[in-house]
Amino acid sequence: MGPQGAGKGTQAARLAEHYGVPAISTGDIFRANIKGGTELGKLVQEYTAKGDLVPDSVTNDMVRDRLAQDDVARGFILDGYPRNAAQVVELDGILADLGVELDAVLELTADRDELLARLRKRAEIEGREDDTEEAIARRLDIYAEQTAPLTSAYAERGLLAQVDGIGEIDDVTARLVEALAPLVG
Ligand SMILES: Nc1ncnc2c1ncn2[C@@H]1O[C@H](COP(=O)(O)OP(=O)(O)O)[C@@H](O)[C@H]1O
Repeated sequence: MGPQGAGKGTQAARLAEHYGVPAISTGDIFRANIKGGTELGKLVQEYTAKGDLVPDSVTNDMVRDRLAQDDVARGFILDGYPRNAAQVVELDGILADLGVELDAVLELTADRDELLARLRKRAEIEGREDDTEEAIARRLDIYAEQTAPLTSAYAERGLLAQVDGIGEIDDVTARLVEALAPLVG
């Protein structure tokens, strides 16, 4: 977990390589579907472009389907899910049905000025449709209102590790691996 620009996608990919498990990014799956012009892509485009959350029914079904695939048998990293309280409940249900438990929840932290600077840079480089000033502000607000509060529930379950997302990419990865060590065994 972590606000937009904290480095979740970058670090999820690196952790996936480190542990030899897939990184599953809901945002990447939506973007691939939008690019490919699929039915799912057409359905979600109006939400993602504005920085709004895609309706839970759509997102939850997609995650359930993805976690039913064979490559998650040795573990997986979720990036961008869960993002609200209802998705936390849904994820618990999906995992219970699969007979697996969450090992850890990582929260990447960064202050708002740093996030905005990174997102503006990303907008120039990647030209993501949802990296307009309005959509960025909207996503940061939704994160603060709906997603950030979820971390305390995971902290109460003893699953949360908070990691400073500021610094060199390699240094942040090393911090994450260190924070995960006692949790993933
Ligand atoms: N768990 C989710 N629930 C609802 N919508 C989601 C979820 N994950 C991603 N999305 C949609 O995809 C968009 C892009 O997500 P993501 O790639 O994680 O980018 P960012 O972290 O910069 O917002 C979000 O703004 C939202 O519309």
